[in-house]
Amino acid sequence: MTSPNDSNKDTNNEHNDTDKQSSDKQNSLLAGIIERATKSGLGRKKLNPSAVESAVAKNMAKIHSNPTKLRLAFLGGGSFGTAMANLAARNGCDTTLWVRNKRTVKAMAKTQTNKKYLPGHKLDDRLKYSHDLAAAVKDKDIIFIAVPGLAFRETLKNIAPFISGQSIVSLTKGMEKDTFALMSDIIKEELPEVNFGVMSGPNLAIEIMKNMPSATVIASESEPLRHAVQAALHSAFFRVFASDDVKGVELGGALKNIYAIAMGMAAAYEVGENTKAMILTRALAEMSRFGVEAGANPLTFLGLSGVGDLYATCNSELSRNFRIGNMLGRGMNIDAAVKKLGQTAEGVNTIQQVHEKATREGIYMPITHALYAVIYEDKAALGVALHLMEAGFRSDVEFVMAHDHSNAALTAHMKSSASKTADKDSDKDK
Ligand SMILES: NC(=O)C1=CN([C@@H]2O[C@H](COP(=O)(O)OP(=O)(O)OC[C@H]3O[C@@H](n4cnc5c(N)ncnc54)[C@H](OP(=O)(O)O)[C@@H]3O)[C@@H](O)[C@H]2O)C=CC1
Ligand SMILES: O=C(CO)COP(=O)(O)O
Repeated sequence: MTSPNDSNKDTNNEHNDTDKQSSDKQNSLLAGIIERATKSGLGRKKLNPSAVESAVAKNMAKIHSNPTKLRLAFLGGGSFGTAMANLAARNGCDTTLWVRNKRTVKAMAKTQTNKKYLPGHKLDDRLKYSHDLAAAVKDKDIIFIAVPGLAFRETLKNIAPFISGQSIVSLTKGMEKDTFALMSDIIKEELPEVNFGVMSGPNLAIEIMKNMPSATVIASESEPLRHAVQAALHSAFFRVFASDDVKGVELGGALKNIYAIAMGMAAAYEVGENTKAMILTRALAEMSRFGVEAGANPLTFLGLSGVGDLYATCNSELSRNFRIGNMLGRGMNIDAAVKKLGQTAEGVNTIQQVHEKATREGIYMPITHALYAVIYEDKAALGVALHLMEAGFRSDVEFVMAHDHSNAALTAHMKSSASKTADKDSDKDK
């Protein structure tokens, strides 16, 4: 017979097992980094992996000043995967960029440029290219994935047989079709044992290639992984901040694409600065509201991956999502706009996913619903926008004053004034 204490013991044991598994995972990453640092002469003596927690603090400083000991793979040879791989190679990390097209790999290795996605930008000559997925991911410390959201699960399935102790970092800012899964959800489903993180921020790839100072956020529950990513990518032109709110950071990157489309459309209508500011801040309100429902910390949306990325993509023609919105605003339909763009614009799928989820779960997302109505239900943009302006009295920042609180009082007040006016009118008629 089991006593309540026994069941507590079981629960504690389960917790202990989970804690142990997660600390084992972290230790294996750290042990790998430390081992190579030691072998290369960076460390004076071989460290004991089990004493890793204190040792890593010392070694991370060395890896910061010499990150060459990190072995990295970047999967996806589009503009962002290439830009990030280039940063890591320039920092001296042993970096391989995996691209699915064999001819593209050959051309990139020969010309050291990504002619299709980043024409005219010379890549670091230490960057290696591969078409062989197994060779690209085996024996790496960290695998960064920068394929479109719709290809993310397939990519994980393809690398699964070659995963041993590597960590995975998603650079993808999308959502899976129909499942509403974020990339971290897919990682947990497909590779439940791996140590993982997500990276997101205002990171227009072309600006990064031009060495325009930029910053991003690495979010992970694993402190060593956060440090390793900071060490790999940090440079004079690129700062990497850290967070442990994986959901919040990831949702910031995915949701802002919706509003970049809205802002691209607004720009086509030549709206004023007040209007742009209104869309941007109400977008932020929607994002954080949706984030909280998904378990994120609303304050994360005030950071680089929230308001930072929202600002960058909503104000720039370099953003592909902004460009899609702009084409829609100029009268093109969505299929024609996507075809003309010829690159990834995650927002096109994200609008559908978020519209459906918010409708199903009763989350108030008026801009997303309005955009959905214009793009997929063929509603006139101007009418939809004017309708948005009639959406009633709401609180500015609902985490400061709740909507229900303000609305309940207002609705009661308005109902009572309306009925008093109606009574007066009917008295007059008598
Ligand atoms: N570009 C940017 O400024 C930023 C982009 N991101 C995010 O990074 C992710 C990737 O975007 P980005 O690099 O811009 O996209 P691009 O459109 O520039 O490139 C997409 C890349 O993914 C490859 N690809 C497509 N499908 C598959 C597949 N099934 N298997 C393997 N590779 C595939 C494409 O190969 P092929 O050429 O053969 O089709 C191409 O190399 C997106 O989620 C985006 O939101 C994040 C921050 C900034
Ligand atoms: O996410 C981005 C910049 O942070 C890139 O935005 P687009 O995908 O709209 O080009």
